[in-house]
Amino acid sequence: MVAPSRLPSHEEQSAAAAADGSATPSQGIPVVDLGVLINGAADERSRAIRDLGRACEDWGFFMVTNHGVPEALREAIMDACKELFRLPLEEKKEYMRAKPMDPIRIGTGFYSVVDAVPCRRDYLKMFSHPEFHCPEKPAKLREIATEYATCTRALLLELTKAISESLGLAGGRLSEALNLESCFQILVGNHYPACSRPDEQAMGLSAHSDHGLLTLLFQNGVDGLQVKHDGEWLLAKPLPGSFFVIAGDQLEIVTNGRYKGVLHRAVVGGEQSRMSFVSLIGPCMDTVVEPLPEMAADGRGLEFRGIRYRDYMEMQQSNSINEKTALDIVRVMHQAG
Ligand SMILES: O=C(O)CCC(=O)C(=O)O
Ligand SMILES: [Fe+2]
Repeated sequence: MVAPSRLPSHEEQSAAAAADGSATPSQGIPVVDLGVLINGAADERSRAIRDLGRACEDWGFFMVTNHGVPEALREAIMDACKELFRLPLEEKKEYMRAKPMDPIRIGTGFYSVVDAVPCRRDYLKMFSHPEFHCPEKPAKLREIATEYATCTRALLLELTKAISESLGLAGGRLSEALNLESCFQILVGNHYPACSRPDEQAMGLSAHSDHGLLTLLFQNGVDGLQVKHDGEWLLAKPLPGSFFVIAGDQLEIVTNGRYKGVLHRAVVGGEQSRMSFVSLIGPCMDTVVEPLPEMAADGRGLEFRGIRYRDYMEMQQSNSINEKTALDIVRVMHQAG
């Protein structure tokens, strides 16, 4: 996908300038080739697992290529989502009253009831696993979303297996600890309206980390996702056809802080409207997530206490969005000395 030309915001310009120093076209963002992880020769595969581990440890963010999700399916889900946003308000009203833990929710901002700063985002959120939920209209949405959810869930579970191996654990270890056979999955469509006279304060979505384990994201060819890396905001530009993968809070908890949920945000300010589509997996909602004992074996002690994923998600989704403060609720404060 080629990004259409448009007016960048000042923030995007400075982020792009900050990124200029790096050598690769993807500003140094790590790239994970799923084809190698699944079918690579042993030595190639172990190198890819090592690189994946480094990507999780140093960035909490990477791109995945050769992922097997057809481009036509990505276009179809984006189109269906666009159609939903265009429906008359009357058709969406029922879902606009929904609360954070309701399975279908349409809204603006993060959670407009509590938003401290306005965010210029419209969203559709639908829980897709273990139970699949979907608005009735547009009619084509159900079939497309079912296929998209299945396909991206398989991809995210495959990545989780490789991430487990990158920690020196068995491929199934994370899945077993988090009961991923009944993993939670949510699909989110985001729309950021065009804005030709950018207000310096306006954010599409303020800085946050995601509540789940892993988030898969692609966009409509318009950039706007920024990730914080080494203390700098960096505008993420995808390789054509790739997905972004964002490490979430549950990965940070279960790895005892070795892999971190990455801080990210969406900026607005261009003449093109932007859309992104998210597929996120988390532990089984009833699982109490806590650091794996193997991850605290170095005598470092536990960085987090256990929390039921459902309670964590509800707390994170019901409060105003504020960087990584949600994670502080479960952080263990070690005594100095
Ligand atoms: O639209 C984007 O690029 C970011 C969306 C996001 O962070 C989210 O939905 O959690
Ligand atoms: Fe996010």
